[in-house]
Amino acid sequence: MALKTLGAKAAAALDKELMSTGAFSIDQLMELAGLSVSQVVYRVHPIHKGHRVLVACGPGNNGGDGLVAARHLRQYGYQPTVYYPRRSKNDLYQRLAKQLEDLDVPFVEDFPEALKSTDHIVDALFGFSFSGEVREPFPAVIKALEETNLPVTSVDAPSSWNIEDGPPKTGLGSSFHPEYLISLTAPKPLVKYFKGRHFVGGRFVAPSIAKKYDFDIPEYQGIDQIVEVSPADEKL
Ligand SMILES: NC(=O)C1=CN([C@@H]2O[C@H](COP(=O)(O)OP(=O)(O)OC[C@H]3O[C@@H](n4cnc5c(N)ncnc54)[C@H](O)[C@@H]3O)[C@@H](O)[C@H]2O)[C@@H](O)CC1
Ligand SMILES: [K+]
Repeated sequence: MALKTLGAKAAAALDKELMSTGAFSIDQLMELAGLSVSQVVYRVHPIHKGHRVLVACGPGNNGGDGLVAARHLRQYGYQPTVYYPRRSKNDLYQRLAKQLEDLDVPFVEDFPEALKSTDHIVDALFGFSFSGEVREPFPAVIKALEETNLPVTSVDAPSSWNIEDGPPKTGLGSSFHPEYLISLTAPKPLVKYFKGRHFVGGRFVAPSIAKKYDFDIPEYQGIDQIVEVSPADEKL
């Protein structure tokens, strides 16, 4: 079975529909997205492999997923650290940051420095609304992600990759290849360039919505919010 993918425009339209006729709120969607991200980290990097997780959060909803994931990881017993240099003034993000502060989750300003004392990285910088060249202050972060030997879990997209065309052919981001990827709701076209372990999260979508947007709902097991996609499914 080939996995169907959703392009950037279709993914944005789906998000809009989920929050209008679908009757979901952004808070709910972000909670579900962040919960699935935390489950991937728990699956690929159980605590005995090292409890320190550095969560890199961008300015949009991808970053919000990272904030939620950090909170869940803290509750699972990990020791998350959050890099969130462009804080949104939006009330939802402010509340997510406050919830982390109340759990004594530290926020750090120097990403390359923070890399020296972590065991795993969550890349929640940019998702399906990323476009163009990486702007400040993020080039140094992408460079550090390219150079690190630590395992990285990317949320919805490896940050700096084009949603349709995958990694940049040359320059910044061209050698960023995270070990793990969680696609939210449905994989984006870039997954055909991804070589690591791939998960899908989004156990809330009604079959009618999946049919309308022409993607498959994977078979979730038990109480899992995530499904690992087998390599056979990756041949797009
Ligand atoms: N369908 C789903 O299951 C859901 C998806 N969500 C997440 O929302 C993401 C999309 O969120 P958004 O539309 O807010 O956008 P993103 O978070 O993908 O990125 C937008 C932000 O990044 C900045 N940006 C874009 N290109 C840049 C560049 N070249 N250099 C520097 N900054 C740049 C923009 O200014 C904006 O602040 C998804 O990928 C997913 O992670 C969830 O939060 C909600 C539910
Ligand atoms: K990302």
